[in-house]
Amino acid sequence: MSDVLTIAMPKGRIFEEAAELLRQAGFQLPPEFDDSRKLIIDVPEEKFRFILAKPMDVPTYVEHGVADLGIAGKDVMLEEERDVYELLDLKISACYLAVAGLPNTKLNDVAPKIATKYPHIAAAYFREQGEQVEIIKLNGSIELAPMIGLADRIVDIVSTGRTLKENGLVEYETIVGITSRLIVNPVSYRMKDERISELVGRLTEVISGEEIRS
Ligand SMILES: Nc1ncnc2c1ncn2[C@@H]1O[C@H](COP(=O)(O)OP(=O)(O)OP(=O)(O)O)[C@@H](O)[C@H]1O
Ligand SMILES: O=P(O)(O)OC[C@H]1O[C@H](OP(=O)(O)OP(=O)(O)O)[C@H](O)[C@@H]1O
Repeated sequence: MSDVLTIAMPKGRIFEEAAELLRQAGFQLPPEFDDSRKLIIDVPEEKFRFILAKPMDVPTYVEHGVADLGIAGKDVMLEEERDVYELLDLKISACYLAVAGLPNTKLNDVAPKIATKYPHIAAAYFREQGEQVEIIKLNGSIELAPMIGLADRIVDIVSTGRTLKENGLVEYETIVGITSRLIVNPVSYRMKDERISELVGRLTEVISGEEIRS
């Protein structure tokens, strides 16, 4: 078996913080890593192969074993429920999932509409609350839904709270806090345990150092 570790990196917001964390852990990543349209980047000096995926797809690559490891938001892990292990809370890209809507509005008694990019998380949340809802799946600009009457509430990510505020929406409930996680394919974890443990050890040092400083 090759001793190269293939890591699925999420394109987009998490990427920069994840790359910074790897560098702080002492891994040498070339400049092209940060500014390239390539979807596969080999770093032979570190025996790493990076694949650049949509954040929601990272657990899929890891579950199928085409990536040994991946970096994914806890939101993605909860929504996708893939057969992978979560190794480490990287404590980056912090945000949370919340229920929001127009201010001073009560939920319909009969199947209120909930717009979200996270249909499984939203369905599970309202089931636990004992509320029957109709889920409407959207792919972005979720805040639009209550503003134009598509939905009574949204389930979406909040970070600074700016998007809710600027669109006149309020938060009703917090569902769960989110950070990014290091995930691993169960077979890779057994077969490449030495290299993976070394990576986890080095990342843990950086993460716990950050915690002590902050
Ligand atoms: N303000 C935020 N909004 C959305 N995701 C955030 C935010 N802050 C941190 N995150 C994390 O970043 C991940 C999403 O990253 P990003 O927005 O790049 O991807 P995306 O939602 O798939 O975007 P797109 O579909 O527009 O490419 C989430 O899974 C979450 O863990
Ligand atoms: O609390 P804030 O800091 O305002 O961040 C939250 C917003 O950011 C995300 O949207 P994104 O920018 O990914 O755009 P999208 O609507 O296309 O998903 C998320 O879906 C919220 O709309």
